[in-house]
Amino acid sequence: MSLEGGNLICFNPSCNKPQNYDRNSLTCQFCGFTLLLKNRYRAVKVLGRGGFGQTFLAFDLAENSPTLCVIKQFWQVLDRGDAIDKLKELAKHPQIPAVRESFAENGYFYLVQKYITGKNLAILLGEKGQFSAAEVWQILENLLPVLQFIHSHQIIHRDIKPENIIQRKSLNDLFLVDFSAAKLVTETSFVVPETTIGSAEYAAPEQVRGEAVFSSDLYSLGVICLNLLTGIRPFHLFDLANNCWVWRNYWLSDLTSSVEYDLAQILDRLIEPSLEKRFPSAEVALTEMQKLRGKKIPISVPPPTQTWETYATLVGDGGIFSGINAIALSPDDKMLASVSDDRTICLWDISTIKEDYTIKGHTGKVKSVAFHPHSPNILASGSSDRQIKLWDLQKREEIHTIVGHNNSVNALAFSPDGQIIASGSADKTVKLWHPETGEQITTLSGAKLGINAIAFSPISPLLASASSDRIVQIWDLIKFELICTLVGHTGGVRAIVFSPDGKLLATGGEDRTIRLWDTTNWQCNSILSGHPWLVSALTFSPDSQILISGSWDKTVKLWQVSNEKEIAMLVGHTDLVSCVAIFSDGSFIASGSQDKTIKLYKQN
Ligand SMILES: Nc1ncnc2c1ncn2[C@@H]1O[C@H](COP(=O)(O)OP(=O)(O)OP(=O)(O)O)[C@@H](O)[C@H]1O
Repeated sequence: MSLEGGNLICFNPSCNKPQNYDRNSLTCQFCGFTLLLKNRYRAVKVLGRGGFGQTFLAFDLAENSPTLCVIKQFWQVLDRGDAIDKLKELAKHPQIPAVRESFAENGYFYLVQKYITGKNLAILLGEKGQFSAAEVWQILENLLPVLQFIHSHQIIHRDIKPENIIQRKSLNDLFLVDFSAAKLVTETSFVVPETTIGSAEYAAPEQVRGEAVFSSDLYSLGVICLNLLTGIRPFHLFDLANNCWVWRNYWLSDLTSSVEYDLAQILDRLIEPSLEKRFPSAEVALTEMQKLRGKKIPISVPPPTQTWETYATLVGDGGIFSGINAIALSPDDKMLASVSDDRTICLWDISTIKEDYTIKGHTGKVKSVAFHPHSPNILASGSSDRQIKLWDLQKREEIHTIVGHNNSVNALAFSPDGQIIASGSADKTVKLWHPETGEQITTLSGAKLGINAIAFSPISPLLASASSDRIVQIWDLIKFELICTLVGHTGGVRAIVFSPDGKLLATGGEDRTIRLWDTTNWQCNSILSGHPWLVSALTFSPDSQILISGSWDKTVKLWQVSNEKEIAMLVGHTDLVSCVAIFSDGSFIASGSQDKTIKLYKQN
């Protein structure tokens, strides 16, 4: 969906003609109510309307490239900061959408959440028809732990229905949305008034009486499963006259397969109208499922928010006279090299956290630096003097100078085997060289503007280059030809890195976003937004689970790759962050800044 393609929706719940065709208008053509919230949100679709208010699909224009989000508008202005804090706490779970912000405007209360791209279970049922027993078992395995998590936070969801469960990529990747009807058990209401009790078809008998308990959510989940297995609405699966479920009459199964037999047993205990006979908790239901199948059910837990603190700030004895442009760690983590506009390369001894020595030789700003992956004594540097220099750090002398670029050498990288050195330049080309001889292997041309960053794949003969023309190019290093062009960034691309397992490529840039690309099909899997300013640097943790980003907003952020959630922010720099690096055991993160310092952070 694009902002250009659709109409704008009026935020006034009483507006009779909410569709607006003038996409530049700030107010509704019919009722005059605002079409722009907080100067950044434009609604493009109504996703739902319930007892508490409306839910909109919206674009957030504050990001340079508008990103989709979900905005819930509550009829009344809520003064429940503690409820929002609780929602934020829940949203740390990988299967619950992140809460971006909440605010009051024009007499309504708004909650902005991350938009989960996928299809809800009601849509999936309509599209594909009845689910198999194995698929429903998978859904239970995936969702019961989420219920266990929210219940452990003393919250009852109270509106578990197919529309509120979104499948992202597979039935192993489900999200639970819409906590508007949720209730904190110790209090009378959570977000909306107590009278809101969720959807009658899926609600447990005690919930209908206004006495919801934790296992009321289990009941609703069980009823969803009946609906998915039979394709029939829950009302028709219950015999009111005899007060019992008759779902088995509609299930086209003779219980021959063991999974069907086991599933039926579990479902019967989930949808039990009597509280005494129903599973008392998600944990008990999961234990029973594990017993029946004889296998442990993996449970996803929220990534713990990490706290990193500044361990050391590296400031040169003789002083670094300009901001840091790039840093590199030696393969043994013993040395850190930094380069700056003052034309020098500084070598820092990590054991003493002191500047060891400075190398001079470039006649321009030093823009890029890389260690040989297997020889800690060989370093390459690239400069605005258009030269690449290779240095022998043991002898502290230059090995040779490589010339060939017509403009600044902005990026340097060694291939994983150390046999090739690649350079990316403001002259719009990437060049490959033999490090030992300095001979040029080839030139990869195609970018329309200067190259800002390059990265070798750790597992395949591929090189990725990022340029100011907003595109990323993937090069085959056997045939030296372009394999594909990744389009999506709406500003110049400044940073690029492959995950150490080679499965992902991360790119970041002037549009303030980070994109994660699947290296098997080169599709953009996710967009991470959170930096309010240009993303200048990226690196992955050694286990590929965490992405580290540096930004002109002066911060470094850590992102959990599996659920795209920000898990830490490292602060302290007083000017823009230009580069980041992580030690090979993941113990320290380093960042270089235009504030002329390098910071080392250690996890608490
Ligand atoms: N974060 C989200 N990402 C993607 N889709 C969402 C998200 N939140 C809600 N939705 C979709 O929008 C639909 C409507 O949202 P929601 O259920 O919150 O509003 P409603 O229908 O107005 O409320 P209620 O169901 O409580 O009456 C949901 O059923 C779900 O499919």
